[in-house]
Amino acid sequence: MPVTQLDHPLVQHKIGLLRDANSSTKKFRELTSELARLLAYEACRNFPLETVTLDGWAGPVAVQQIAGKKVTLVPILRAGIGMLDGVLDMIPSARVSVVGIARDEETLKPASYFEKFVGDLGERTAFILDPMLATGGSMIATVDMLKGRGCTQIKALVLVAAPEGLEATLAVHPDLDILTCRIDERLDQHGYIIPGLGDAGDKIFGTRNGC
Ligand SMILES: O=P(O)(O)OC[C@H]1O[C@H](OP(=O)(O)OP(=O)(O)O)[C@H](O)[C@@H]1O
Ligand SMILES: O=c1cc[nH]c(=O)[nH]1
Ligand SMILES: [Mg+2]
Repeated sequence: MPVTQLDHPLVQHKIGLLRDANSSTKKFRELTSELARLLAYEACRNFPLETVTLDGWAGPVAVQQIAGKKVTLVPILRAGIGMLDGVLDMIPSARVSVVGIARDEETLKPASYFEKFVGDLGERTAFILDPMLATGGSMIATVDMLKGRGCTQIKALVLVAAPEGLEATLAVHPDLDILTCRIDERLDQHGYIIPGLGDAGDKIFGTRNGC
């Protein structure tokens, strides 16, 4: 299964702090952003390098640079926006496409309400950003949209994933590379991840039940 859980102690420490129900909105946003940076670091691990020569302080110096790897970031509104700045800190040249998907809290099915794709998606690697992968419906819908527009290299960067959602997502998109800070235990009867983070969109946007 192409799922990578980031076992680094810093990541596990920070995801633990994120579970504190008494965390302020400010703290939740800061931790989300820090974890997004660490996910971006791991997501670039297999990018090819090339050697180029620069003018160094002591004359020409051969250095390693990432070889022509172009990235499109795709935050899923709303909660994915909380990860955008952190990933852009690491990959400032990335393009940004946006999809808006809200999960129907009764049926748990994803409903798409916005999409803005930019550039030639076929020539870039897409990093989908969303803190939560629960049933997998929102992730599957986003990958469907990207593939429908010619994107062939796609990675999902999530903070917490449920085993049920990972299985469902990979059943439809076995080629998707999923990086998660943590694979949690299960979904509850309302489709929320246990132990999870609660409603990530509400925490990042300072709302209650979306309002
Ligand atoms: O895997 P799934 O079962 O599809 O659930 C995960 C989705 O649910 C949350 O978004 P939500 O629909 O609550 O929207 P919001 O970000 O606007 O709060 C979350 O940010 C994911 O996008
Ligand atoms: O646990 C969950 C599931 C879906 N959306 C969230 O924000 N949290
Ligand atoms: Mg929400």
